[in-house]
Amino acid sequence: MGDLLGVAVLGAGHIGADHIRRLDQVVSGARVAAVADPDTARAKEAAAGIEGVSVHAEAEAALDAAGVAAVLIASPDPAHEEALLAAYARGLPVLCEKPLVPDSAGALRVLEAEARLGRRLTQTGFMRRYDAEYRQLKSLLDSGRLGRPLMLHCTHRNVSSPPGFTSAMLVSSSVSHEIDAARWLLGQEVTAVTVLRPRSSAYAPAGLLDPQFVLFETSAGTLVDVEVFVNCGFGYQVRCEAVCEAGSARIGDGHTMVVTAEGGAREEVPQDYLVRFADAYDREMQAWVDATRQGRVTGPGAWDGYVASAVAEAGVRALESGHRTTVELAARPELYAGVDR
Ligand SMILES: NC(=O)c1ccc[n+]([C@@H]2O[C@H](COP(=O)([O-])OP(=O)(O)OC[C@H]3O[C@@H](n4cnc5c(N)ncnc54)[C@H](O)[C@@H]3O)[C@@H](O)[C@H]2O)c1
Ligand SMILES: O[C@H]1[C@H](O)[C@@H](O)[C@H](O)[C@@H](O)[C@H]1O
Repeated sequence: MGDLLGVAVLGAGHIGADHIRRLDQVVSGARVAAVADPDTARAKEAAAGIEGVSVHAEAEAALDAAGVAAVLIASPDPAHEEALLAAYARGLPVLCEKPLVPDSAGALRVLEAEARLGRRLTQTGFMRRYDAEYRQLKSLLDSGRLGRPLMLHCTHRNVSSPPGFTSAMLVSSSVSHEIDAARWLLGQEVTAVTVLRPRSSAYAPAGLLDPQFVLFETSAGTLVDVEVFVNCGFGYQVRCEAVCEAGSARIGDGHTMVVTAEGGAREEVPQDYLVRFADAYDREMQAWVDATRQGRVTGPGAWDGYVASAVAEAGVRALESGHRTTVELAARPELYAGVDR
């Protein structure tokens, strides 16, 4: 047990419990050393049967627990900043679920705290970078075989939104994935955002602006459109089509099963991100554990988390104002020069 990376998991909710199972049963080189959740019954349930784990109501108690050498943050978005700063104060490496911090001022405080430490400690949980289909698309775009990308058409649908999900969160939480994926796939920054509001679905909770149509402009003049619809009712669908000068490429239909029965064929649609992106979460976590054990940080970092929050914030302003909104980014600290692709 001594050789394994001892991880404190903060938040044992929907994804936290799945990550605890993943660390315990799927990933090699790590163990769950502590779990914190103010709902201690939930924490105990998620930690049940794991040898040597301690359970806490307070995040900081878990960070200080015996055997903890790294932190996985899976608490609600607004709790991330405090948890990240507490991890940095202890010099602990972190895998933080997206969004790093939902507001850009908070994300910048985190970025500056890490820059003051003078070493990178954070991997941000943009797991699409570890998805086989996304990686295939990136390799194709990087190869130049299709010429320059002109447009990305993206679809992001959830069966239903969790309680408390707001109109702003369609952009700040859900579309944060497309923001990071577009930056990563294209190697370009997002410079402006426009959000259009089709009429809302009668099946969305009252007052929720759902669906939304988000349009990003990039530094090289590529357009990225995203249909985000978090109460579509029928399935979890994430698709991306890159339209380039010499061809197009589409991903997002590779995780389906076609069932033929009773004289017809039926294509099954995953109902949840835990199913659609299961492989990506596994690879993301294994990459984090491997890098952390070697004293390194790889994958999307705090800078990527900050940029996604700044772009999303411009998106929320665009949603509220109805106007095209430009993205303002802070200067990139030296610590993050050329490290995030
Ligand atoms: N990468 C992805 O695809 C993905 C998927 C789902 C969720 N997420 C992110 O993961 C995070 C958790 O989402 P979820 O759906 O599991 O939420 P959830 O509401 O199901 O679970 C959150 C848990 O955190 C606990 N909690 C509240 N405050 C806490 C604190 N200060 N410290 C520790 N625990 C605390 C809650 O009691 C709850 O059990 C969010 O940031 C969300 O955006 C990412
Ligand atoms: O927190 C979740 C998660 O990030 C999912 O990947 C996304 O599809 C949902 O819209 C979001 O609410």
